Amino acid sequence: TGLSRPQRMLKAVQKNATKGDPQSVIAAIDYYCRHKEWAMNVGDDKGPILDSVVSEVNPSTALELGTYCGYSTVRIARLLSPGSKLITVEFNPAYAAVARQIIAHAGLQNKVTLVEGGSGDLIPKIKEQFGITSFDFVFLDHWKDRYLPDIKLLEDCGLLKKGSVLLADNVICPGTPEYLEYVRNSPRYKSQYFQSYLEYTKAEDGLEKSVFLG
Ligand SMILES: Nc1ncnc2c1ncn2[C@@H]1O[C@H](/C=C/CNC(=O)c2cc([N+](=O)[O-])cc(O)c2O)[C@@H](O)[C@H]1O
Ligand SMILES: [Mg+2]
Repeated sequence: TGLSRPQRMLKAVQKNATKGDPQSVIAAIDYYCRHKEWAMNVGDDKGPILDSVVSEVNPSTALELGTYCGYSTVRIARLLSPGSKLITVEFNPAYAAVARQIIAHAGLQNKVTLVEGGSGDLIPKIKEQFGITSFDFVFLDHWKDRYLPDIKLLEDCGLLKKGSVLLADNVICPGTPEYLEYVRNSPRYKSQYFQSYLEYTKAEDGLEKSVFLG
């Protein structure tokens, strides 16, 4: 059919999920990726851990690095209080196009700003472009070798404040060794590992929650 995997995922959402119902969008993607085609969404094993951290932080400002198809964007945005904002960054235009439609199907487009571009280019511009002084919550799920440089960039740009929470996907599989070493050994972070499973599989993976101490 010439459709890409993200486009096939989008069709599954449009066919099986109720417009304006984020939970049905999440369920439709999880069903598709578990039974039809695997895809690198944070998924329904790690997803509840993401939900619990977002609910605990209840962020006014949130940042996601690596939108992909928007699955975790929907998971995060559905939990945000009125007036809160999620900025999500994606440099692949084809993925961004699918994500916009999935976010819209969930009815969450007013809570989400999807920025097309590289995190390294965007982060230094966030203050001036969005008037955001710091992020309460950051979800890292992009290329794994970008986690460490990007949080150092967030620190250098003054976008983290005492209590800011970082949550990183895939710290075991595919793995982010340099990032883990840094957040677990830096005096500037209090880090905690949440063991789970790689999406839609029985392999181990987990999320690392790191609180910035200022
Ligand atoms: N610097 C940057 N700025 C903006 N967007 C960027 C970016 N770097 C990557 N991206 C985007 O973020 C996504 C990459 C995710 C890598 N995840 C993965 O490679 C991954 C792999 C497995 N796996 O192999 O099992 C499981 C997982 O949960 C995974 O997240 C893609 O949509 C890519 O376009
Ligand atoms: Mg991931």
